[in-house]
Amino acid sequence: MENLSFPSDFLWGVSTSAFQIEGATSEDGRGPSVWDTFGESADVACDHYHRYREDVALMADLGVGAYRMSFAWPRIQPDGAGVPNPKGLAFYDRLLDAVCEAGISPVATVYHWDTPRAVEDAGGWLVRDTAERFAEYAAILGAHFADRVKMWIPLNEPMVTSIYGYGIGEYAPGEVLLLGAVPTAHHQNLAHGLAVQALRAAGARSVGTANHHAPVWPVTDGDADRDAAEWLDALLNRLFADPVLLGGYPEEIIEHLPDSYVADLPTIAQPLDFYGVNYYEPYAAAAPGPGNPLPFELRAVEGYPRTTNDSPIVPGALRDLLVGFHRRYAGHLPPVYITENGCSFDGIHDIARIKFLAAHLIAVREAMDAGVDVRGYFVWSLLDNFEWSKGYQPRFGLVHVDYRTQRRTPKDSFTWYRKLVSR
Ligand SMILES: O=C(O)[C@H](O)[C@@H](O)[C@H](O)[C@H](O)CO
Repeated sequence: MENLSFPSDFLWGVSTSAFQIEGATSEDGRGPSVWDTFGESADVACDHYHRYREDVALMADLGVGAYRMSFAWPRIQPDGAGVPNPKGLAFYDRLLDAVCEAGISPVATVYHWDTPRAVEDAGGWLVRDTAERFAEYAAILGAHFADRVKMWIPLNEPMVTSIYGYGIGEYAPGEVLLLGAVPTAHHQNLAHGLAVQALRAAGARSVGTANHHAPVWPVTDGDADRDAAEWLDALLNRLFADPVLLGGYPEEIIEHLPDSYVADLPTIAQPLDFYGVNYYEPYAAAAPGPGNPLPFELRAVEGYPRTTNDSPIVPGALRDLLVGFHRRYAGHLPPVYITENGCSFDGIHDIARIKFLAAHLIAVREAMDAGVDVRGYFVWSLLDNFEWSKGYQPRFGLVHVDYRTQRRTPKDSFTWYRKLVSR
């Protein structure tokens, strides 16, 4: 690492999300979300709602230049519509003021999966109206916080919401629609475009994305497996990047989309100030077996060391992903930020996490040497937190959280990252 250098204006940050750390799920007028009633409870989580000053002090000690957080839609609009909840706005006033006072730039995600229950009951991302309601919500945030937020991200990883939430039911709302989930991708893409317009109208200084991307490898070089991998790549990556960056949908997907969607493409393809990439691991695909309704079969990536969350550790795939984007979206790709990268490992003396982060930063540097304009990197996550359907077992934090006492303990990776960002 010693000889690894990044530009002096490279933006170093950490990321979290509201539902995974805040707790206080029924305090100060917050309404229920789809995740409040799905899987393990996050009613307390890291109790960040009450301990945010302590967490901001940890970030100040870490020396990062930016903090990526998310607003909780049900805290701002308990039913997902109408006038904002003043106590919800007041919490984020307190949080963002503390972050700014610490000399850290807020990077704000408008939506990180905590859809208000009422919006989901009205159809959620399966219906177009949710995109309109989302734009209203984004306008409220822009009007109230554009003076303090440095960079805005309308939606966190729409791919995960579509595939894990509506496609295979592993995440809230738990629908198993397989390819029937494709409309949720379009409505989120539309929500992205409408929110970019609303945020700019409210004076937002910089707007981008935080899309989950991963190379997709065929399990063999055979044509059938390669076709399957192309299909999965279309679903995971191009379904979300192409309309935003190129203004069109991947050919594999178009036959699954009603013609009316085409009219929305100009709204979706809003010019962006940055393109945020969340990277964790590559995927693998094989030709579908008999009876499989999908044009691919998801396979585990074998032959690599793994995290405690059973993710294969493949730093080179991040370099290849970024260089691939640089080629595919040449002339359309704004500056890139790694808005999330991290891993789950146990213990305070987390050497494995230091090695993971160092190897992925080397991959980012290699991509930059290959011409990719990467301007910043955000570790997932500042704190151990609620890892969705896996609950509290996976630990992704630079800071250990004792969920019984809420004691925060910086790990060795915290000390390592502090040294790196101070250079
Ligand atoms: O990328 C995601 O899935 C989300 O943005 C985070 O909320 C996760 O907690 C993190 O990635 C670890 O899996």
